[in-house]
Amino acid sequence: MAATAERKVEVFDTEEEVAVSLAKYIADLSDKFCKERGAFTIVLSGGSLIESLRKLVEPQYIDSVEWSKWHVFWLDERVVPKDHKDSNYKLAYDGLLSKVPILPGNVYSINDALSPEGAADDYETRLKHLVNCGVLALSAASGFPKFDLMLLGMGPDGHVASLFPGHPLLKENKRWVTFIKDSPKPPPERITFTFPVINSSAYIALVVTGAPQAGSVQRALGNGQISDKLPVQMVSPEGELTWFLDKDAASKL
Ligand SMILES: O=C1O[C@H](COP(=O)(O)O)[C@@H](O)[C@H](O)[C@H]1O
Repeated sequence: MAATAERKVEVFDTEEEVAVSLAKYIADLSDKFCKERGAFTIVLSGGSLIESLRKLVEPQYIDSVEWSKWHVFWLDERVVPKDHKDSNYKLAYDGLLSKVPILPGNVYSINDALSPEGAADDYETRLKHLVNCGVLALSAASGFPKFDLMLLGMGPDGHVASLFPGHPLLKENKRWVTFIKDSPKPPPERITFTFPVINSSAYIALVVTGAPQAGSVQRALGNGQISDKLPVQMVSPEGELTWFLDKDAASKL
C-alpha cells in the first residue's frame, strides 16, 4: 500500500543527545507545517519516548514553537482512567502537555469511560470528523488519515504502538483505530492506530534508546534475512522515516 519510505538512521552517543536532536527535528517540522497548512498534527506514543521530549519545554522552544497550532493525538492508549499511572495521556500531560501552551481543545485523548471497543470506535469517529473539518489531512494514496508527524517508540520485543509480534492486529487493513484486550505487555486493554494509518504519515520518528532494544534494532536495520517480520519492520511510511538511536540501542549494528 505505502510507497517505500525514505529512511534515515541517526546514532547518538547518549540519550541526552537524542533528546536534543529530537527537539530540533520536531520544532523544525512544526514550523514547516504551521507555515504550509496553519496546523501541525502530531501523534505521541507512551513509554520512554515522553522523557526524550524533555528538551521541548526549554525556553528556546517554549518561546518559538507555535503551540496554539498543534493538534495532539495518541498512537496507542491504555484503556484506564486518565489519572491512572498506566495512562499514556497522563505520562504525556505530566511530562510535556502541562508545560506548554497547547490549546486543551486540540488535545485528543481517548474517552476513558468506554470499553476498549467503544473507545476505539469513538476515537476513529473523532478522527473522521477532524478530516471532514480539514484539521487532519487524508492520504490520496491510501485513503487513510495522514498525520504530519508520528513519534514512535519500540519495545524490546519490537512492538510499536500496541501492535505486538505475531498478533492478528498486525494484519488489520480497514480500521483506522482498533482495540486489543490481550496485550502481552500490561495493561491488557488498549486501543491502537493500525498500520495503514501509521504508514500514511508524512513523517515518522522512531526513537529507540537503551541496550534491551538492541536485538530488535539489529533485526530491523541489519542485513539478516528473517521471514517473520517484527512490528517495527512493518513501519514504512509514505513520507520520511528517521530513526533516532543512542549508542546502546545501536550496539548490535
Ligand atoms: O506499551 C507501550 O510500549 C511502547 C514502547 O515503550 P518503551 O517504554 O519501550 O519505549 C510505547 O511506544 C507504546 O506507546 C506504549 O503503549
